[in-house]
Amino acid sequence: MNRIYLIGFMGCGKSAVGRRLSFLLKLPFYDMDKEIVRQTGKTIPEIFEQYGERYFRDLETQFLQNFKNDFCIISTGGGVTMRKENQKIMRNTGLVMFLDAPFREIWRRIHRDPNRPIVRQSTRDEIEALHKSRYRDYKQTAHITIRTEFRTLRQITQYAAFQVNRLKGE
Ligand SMILES: Nc1ncnc2c1ncn2[C@@H]1O[C@H](COP(=O)(O)OP(=O)(O)O)[C@@H](O)[C@H]1O
Ligand SMILES: O=C(O)C1=C[C@@H](OP(=O)(O)O)[C@@H](O)[C@H](O)C1
Ligand SMILES: [Mg+2]
Repeated sequence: MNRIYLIGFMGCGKSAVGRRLSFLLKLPFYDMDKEIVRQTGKTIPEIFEQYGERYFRDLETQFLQNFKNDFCIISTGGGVTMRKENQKIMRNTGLVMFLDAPFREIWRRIHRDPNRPIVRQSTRDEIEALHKSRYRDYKQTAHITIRTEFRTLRQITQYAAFQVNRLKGE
C-alpha cells in the first residue's frame, strides 16, 4: 500500500483533504489537476476549451501511467474513475479512498466555481445525473468509503489517517 488515492465527485473535498492528510502523515502531496496544469502550462478550463474533454482524460491516464513516486498522497479529479484502466492502476498501486458527500452539499460548493468546466456547461439536473452515474464506479474502485456529511475537514482527515495507520498495522 504505497500510495493513497482520494477519489470522489467534484467538490467532495479530495484536494482539501489530500493537502491536510499529507501534513498529518508527513507524505508528499500531488493534486492530479495541478500536476496537469503544471505539465501543460494551461488551466483546466483552457484544456477543455482548446482540446476537448477526451484530451484531458488522456492526460489523466498518462499521469497515472507515468507516475513513479511511492509513499505519497494523490488527490484525483472527479472523472478519473471513468476509465477502467485508471481504476485498475489506482487499485493496484495504492489504497483508494472515496470521499462520499451528498449531492446538495456538493452542488453548494461547486455551482459558482469557474474552474470546473463541466459545471459551467451544465444544469444542476445534469450534474446531479452525472453524480448518480459515477457513484458505482467510485464505490467499486475504492478500498474504503468515507462518509463526509456533517464532518469537518479536520475530522475527515483524522479519520482517513486512522484508516491508513490501521491498515499499515495489519
Ligand atoms: N467536509 C467539508 N467541510 C467543509 N468544507 C469542505 C468540506 N469538504 C470540502 N470542503 C470545501 O469545498 C470546496 C471544494 O473542495 P475541494 O477539495 O476542492 O474538492 P474536490 O477536490 O474534491 O473537487 C473547498 O472550498 C473545500 O474547502
Ligand atoms: O469530475 C470531473 O470530470 C472533473 C473534476 C475536476 O476535479 P475536481 O474533482 O477536483 O473538481 C477536474 O479534474 C475537471 O474539471 C473534471
Ligand atoms: Mg480537486
